[in-house]
Amino acid sequence: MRYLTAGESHGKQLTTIVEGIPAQLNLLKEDVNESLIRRQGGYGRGRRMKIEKDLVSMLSGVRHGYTLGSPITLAITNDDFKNWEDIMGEDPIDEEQHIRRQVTKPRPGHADLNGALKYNHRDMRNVLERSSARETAARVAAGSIAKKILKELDINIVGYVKEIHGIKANDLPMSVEEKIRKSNESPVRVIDDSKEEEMKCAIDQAKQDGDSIGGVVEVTVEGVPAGLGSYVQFDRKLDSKIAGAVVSINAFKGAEFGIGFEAARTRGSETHDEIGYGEQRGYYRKTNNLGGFEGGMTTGMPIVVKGVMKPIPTLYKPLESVDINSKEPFQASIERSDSCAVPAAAVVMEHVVAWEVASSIIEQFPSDYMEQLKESVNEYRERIRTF
Ligand SMILES: Cc1cc2nc3c(=O)[nH]c(=O)nc-3n(C[C@H](O)[C@H](O)[C@H](O)COP(=O)(O)O)c2cc1C
Ligand SMILES: C=C(O[C@@H]1CC(C(=O)O)=C[C@@H](OP(=O)(O)O)[C@H]1O)C(=O)O
Repeated sequence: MRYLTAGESHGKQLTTIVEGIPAQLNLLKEDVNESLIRRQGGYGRGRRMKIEKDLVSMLSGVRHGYTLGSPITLAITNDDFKNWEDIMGEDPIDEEQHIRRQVTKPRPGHADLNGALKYNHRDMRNVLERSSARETAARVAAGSIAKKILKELDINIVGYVKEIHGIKANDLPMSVEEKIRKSNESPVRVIDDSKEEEMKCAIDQAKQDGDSIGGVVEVTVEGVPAGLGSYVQFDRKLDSKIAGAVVSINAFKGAEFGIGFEAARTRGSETHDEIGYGEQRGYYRKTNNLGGFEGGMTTGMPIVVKGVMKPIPTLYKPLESVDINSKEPFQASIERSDSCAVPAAAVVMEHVVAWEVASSIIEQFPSDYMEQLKESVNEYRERIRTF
């Protein structure tokens, strides 16, 4: 499975081309839209989300509600484009106008300066348009198809907020279904509602101060069989692919599995998950400290992965930077930005992890059409249960 996204933040549309999805997967635009709507929500977002109404058009690869096995093209219109037509149009504009509108003041923490240096853009709009997290809508669209495949295989996935600016949610024992319901009901996508108000207040305070805050997102995947991914080659380790996908989300700076960095402080006897066997269940682990991975392969326990998101770079409270034309320092004031996008990013992380898990399944099992995939996964599950 692979996909490519295209589109600028204030351009006409976002496009995703997805390839390698089995034929005969039931896929409706409502499935994709449900994910897109979830991503748009979440406390702490700025005015842009009031302008956009993310809805997908399926332009290829789906007929009468089922995938064909051919590339699927998904398009999402940027409703804001109508306000940017003269700035984002493809036709040349006069030089004087062009120079007047150039973005020459890079924001610390965003891609502006590095992108300008690399691609030789004197106008940093050429960088910020594509480096914007608007692109995550296209990734969520692709991930929503991966989630459909997982669902058919009885694999459930959910992303929720664990921490916002140091306010930590408690670990609550809940089924994935409950976590989905709880996080969907919460404006900050937290499953521990005792922390909701405190988190909202922290976001309000940051906004009031013209500042921004980050946090931690957790994704849990239940129902994965043991043995997805592989130890035989470094680039086939599924935990590393997931970590890469998490850190590829805009503003994400790290990923950890299970107890993660805490493993630096625990002994082996407190860290490794003891093995048990039951006739119905097959092999299982008595704990899940390693978050569902050993040797780059799933253990059959839930995958539990966290991602850390830094605070949003665009600030009302300006940071010091340098204008690339005058080389003079400046302190920019801005028009709009999110003050905290951790709740929205929980949905993004859920979808990029879903993509990696579904891809590894498609790679490992015959998957030209859904029935074939289901049969071979179930056969494998039965083999390892009685192994
Ligand atoms: C859902 C989401 C919304 C975001 N919204 C903003 C925003 O409004 N303003 C901003 O400056 N950065 C925002 N970001 C973060 C930037 O896109 C990101 O910091 C930038 O692309 C630089 O990449 P890096 O932080 O990964 O190094 C958002 C990120 C996500 C995931
Ligand atoms: C558009 C989205 O997020 C955007 C991500 C983003 C950034 O710099 O990453 C900046 C903001 O865009 P604008 O400058 O137009 O207000 C966010 O709204 C979205 O999530 O759909």
